[in-house]
Amino acid sequence: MPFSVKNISDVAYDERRAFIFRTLNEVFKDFEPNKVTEKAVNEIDLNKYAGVYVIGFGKAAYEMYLGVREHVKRKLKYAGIIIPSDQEVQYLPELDILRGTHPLTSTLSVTSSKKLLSKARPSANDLVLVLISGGGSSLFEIPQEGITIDQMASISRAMMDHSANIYELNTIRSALSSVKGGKLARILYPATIIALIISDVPGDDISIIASGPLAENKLDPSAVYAKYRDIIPIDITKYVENSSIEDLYFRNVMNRIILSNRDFVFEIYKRINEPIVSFGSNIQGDVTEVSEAFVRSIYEISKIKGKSFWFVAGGETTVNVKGNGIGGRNLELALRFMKLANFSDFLFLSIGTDGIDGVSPAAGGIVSSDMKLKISSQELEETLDRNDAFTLLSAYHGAIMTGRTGNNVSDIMVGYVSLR
Ligand SMILES: O=C(O)[C@H](O)CO
Repeated sequence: MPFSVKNISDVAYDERRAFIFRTLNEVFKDFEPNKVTEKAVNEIDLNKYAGVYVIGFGKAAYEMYLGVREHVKRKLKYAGIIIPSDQEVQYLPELDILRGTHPLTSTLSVTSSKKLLSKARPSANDLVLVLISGGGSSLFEIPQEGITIDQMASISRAMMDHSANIYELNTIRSALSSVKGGKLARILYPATIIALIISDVPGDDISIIASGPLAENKLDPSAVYAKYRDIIPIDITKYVENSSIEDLYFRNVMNRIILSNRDFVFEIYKRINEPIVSFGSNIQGDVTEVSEAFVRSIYEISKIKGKSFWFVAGGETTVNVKGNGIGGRNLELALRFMKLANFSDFLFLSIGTDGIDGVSPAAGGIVSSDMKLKISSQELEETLDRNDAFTLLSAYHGAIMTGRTGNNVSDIMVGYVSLR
């Protein structure tokens, strides 16, 4: 499932746009999850273990499994992954391909998680390879006793719609879960556990990626709860108490991040062989504030540089959804950037590396100065009020359609600006 833009002739209608899509293609190719996972697993000496279990969950779990398949073959006792219900993959005889739902968890995710754990029963001499990628929070879930999966889903929905960031959201998810925030380590104890992780979280915190199945959350759930009390309809105190895990269970656990947003940002930075500025991988915050910050900083930098330049960034924004249009944070960021940008010549692209942006069928959006001339400010404002960026951008060569990419390191933004 490699990265490819299905409507490339629609969105890449001039040389600068074509160049940026060519660059993205190359970077996605270099960082295909099967390649990075294969490299990491080849460093693990399996002779030390009686047998190997592979379990995985997340949007990149299938591709990650392809990377370990050859290396673990001769020692494999069980392999099972949980992936999104609509992800198309090929049948592999030895692999249990289980399904879950994303971004909201459901009984399907619970049934699959129980099945996965009923098969993964390692002994002390075994190795469990855990393939973790974003999406894992909702795909792999068994709530603590007393909480229903529907309650978990509706709390997540409410927090997302109130612009909770991923640290806040996953702190609450961990507290309510019986498999997150390190609790999986207790379940798999005393086997050796090596987690290979593709991070889609700004700051790459292993207790936040997929809600940290093998790492204890260090944030204070009570503080997050206090902030969102009005929209969390249950008292989480007793679940927080059940969430603390003894150090003993982490003794044989190694969490290793093998790919993250910063790899993508750095690689794009290196490949654009023209003046370029990197804003790093830590872009976070409400999409309105982030678009303002981008435009303001770019304006300041261009005053210093005095010439055209590219810029690249990564991270994850949030949208305070009020309308019921078709949109996503990347499409909306692109549109808001276009609204504010008064540069004589600009291009701006923002995509989710998993290929899915919010409730839209697009991966994200691309906007440019020529496009801005064709769209009235009234149309733009009304679209933003409805959170309907996909509808507008798809009418103006601005919706990037890739389908699922099989990768997931959160969002990437790339742009070009000239003041002259
Ligand atoms: O699954 C999740 O929690 C998010 O994708 C962050 O990893």
